[in-house]
Amino acid sequence: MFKTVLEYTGEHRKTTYAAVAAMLAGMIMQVLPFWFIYRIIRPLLMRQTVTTGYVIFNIAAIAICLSLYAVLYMWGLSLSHNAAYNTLKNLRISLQGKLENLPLGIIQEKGVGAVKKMFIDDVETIELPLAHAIPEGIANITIPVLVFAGMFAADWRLALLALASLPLGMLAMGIMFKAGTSKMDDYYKSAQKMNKTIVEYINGMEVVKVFNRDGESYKRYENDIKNYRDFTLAWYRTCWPWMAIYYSIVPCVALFVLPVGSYFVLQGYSTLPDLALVLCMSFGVSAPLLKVMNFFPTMVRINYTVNNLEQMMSEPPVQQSDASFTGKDYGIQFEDVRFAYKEAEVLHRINLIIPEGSLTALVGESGSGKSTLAKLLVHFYDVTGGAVKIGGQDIQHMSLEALNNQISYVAQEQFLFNISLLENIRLGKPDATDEEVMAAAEKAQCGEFLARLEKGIHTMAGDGGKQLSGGERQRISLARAILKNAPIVVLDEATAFMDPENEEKMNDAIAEVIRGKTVIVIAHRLHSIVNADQICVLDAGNLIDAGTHDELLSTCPAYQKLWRAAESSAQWKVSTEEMKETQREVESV
Ligand SMILES: Nc1ncnc2c1ncn2[C@@H]1O[C@H](COP(=O)(O)OP(=O)(O)OP(=O)(O)O)[C@@H](O)[C@H]1O
Repeated sequence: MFKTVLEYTGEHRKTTYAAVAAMLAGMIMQVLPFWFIYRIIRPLLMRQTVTTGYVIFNIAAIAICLSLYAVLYMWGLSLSHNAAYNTLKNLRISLQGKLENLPLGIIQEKGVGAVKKMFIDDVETIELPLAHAIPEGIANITIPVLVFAGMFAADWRLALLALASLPLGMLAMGIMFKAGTSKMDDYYKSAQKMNKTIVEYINGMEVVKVFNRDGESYKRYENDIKNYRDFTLAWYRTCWPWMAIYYSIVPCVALFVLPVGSYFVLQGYSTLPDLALVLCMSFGVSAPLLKVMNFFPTMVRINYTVNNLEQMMSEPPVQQSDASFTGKDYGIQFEDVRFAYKEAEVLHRINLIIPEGSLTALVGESGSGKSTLAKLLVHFYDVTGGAVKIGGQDIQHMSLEALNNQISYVAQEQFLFNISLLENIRLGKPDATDEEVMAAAEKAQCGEFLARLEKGIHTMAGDGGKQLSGGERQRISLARAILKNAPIVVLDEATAFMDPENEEKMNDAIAEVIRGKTVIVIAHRLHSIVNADQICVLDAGNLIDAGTHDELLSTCPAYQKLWRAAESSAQWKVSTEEMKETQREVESV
């Protein structure tokens, strides 16, 4: 575990080593005073003359050692914390890089709460070994080892007595370690579950408020919190008795030295000054040994966390290469594409050619696989079989960055960062000038609602874009796509949140985004795609038909069914409007 943690330090490893050196020097200064105490006691025991000057000299030496200890310890801590927090920074950055390249499914499976826990809490756990356990632990172990070696040189019998309490303490610690590890898994899983539930509960607050808090989600919330309490206490309870035993035994290095050592002196096996020396040194090593012991209870947790982080770091990323985009054009080919989120396949052998500059619509019942097909094109996931190509180049044979540069993807629910709307749009082209951003916003029909906002385009979007309505968020994301001006555009239900009036504006914005591009549109409202160059009908993960609107209307029963449903919903919309109109008339009378 320590090796792995040290690997995380990267360029800051030297600082960690410097911290270890400072702590070691500090520890020597912490133990040395006991040597000077011995120097005062020894002549007294030998009934030799002790001058005041001699005593003052030794007391001064003790004071200097303790002062040096304070300085070196502080210096060591400052170095170790410097290395630790720089390592945490590196770790969080590399986790973020890792996350960006992982298939989306892995993140969704873990849940936002668990991923947040990993980024914040788990990474923070590494601080303890780096800032304390490694530098202080090494110093707190090395010095007692050296002191015990000195004791052996003075009198091996007394040295063995000083060591005698350690195996008992170690045994207690070993048992605690084993027992703690067995409960750790439950504790950790319950912590992850609680995190996940809390995040979900907060995200779903609107539903919680509308329905009542006695509902299923609140019960789950309450349960998970209680479970966390129970598992944590169970883990602690397993550790506490053993912790108490070793905490009481280990510092008592003099436990056997004083009674048995006195007997040895009386029997003439050892001398009184040697007993005094070993006793002084025993008291000297108690503090470092106790400090080292303090780290052990947390080692189980750190070990678990490091394994967890390592597991995340070793998750296979989506397959990509360093190559740039070399496709011959911006046509798209799905070749025998199969895909499963988990075990069950949701797309079966899809073969589809989308010519450059054409508009292709994907239609089908809900759950038929339209969005999944689009997500495979933007490489959120690796295909399970077959290949997705652009201009003949497999998207797995180019970098994610190269692919991203070719595609603007406007999803159903667009996330906006809590930065200004201007900056949110600028994400589409980071080097765009303010004027370019504003022109894109205008083309995306954002002008009217931006004018209503006090700070206009400089308004903050709010957490996740919550400041704006669904339709406004979509227009901001369309502005982003207009600014990006990528040759391929994927629109997933881009008008999902639109009322008829806004839909018209949105269609103008869409027309702006797709002009001259290779376009894939996923639409439930079939009326908006009747002029598409090709309409692909998906059914339960199969591409069952493709053609123009007229062709499909005369030959494809599945499309006819979808069209009939679209027509009746349009009529329903008209009659709702008529009803509202009638109501207005009645009210005015
Ligand atoms: N993250 C996921 N994990 C597991 N299964 C998923 C996931 N996302 C979608 N599915 C499943 O994959 C199938 C295809 O879903 P997809 O979202 O592609 O359908 P869709 O045609 O776009 O539906 P809609 O029109 O309702 O958006 C569905 O059975 C769905 O339950």
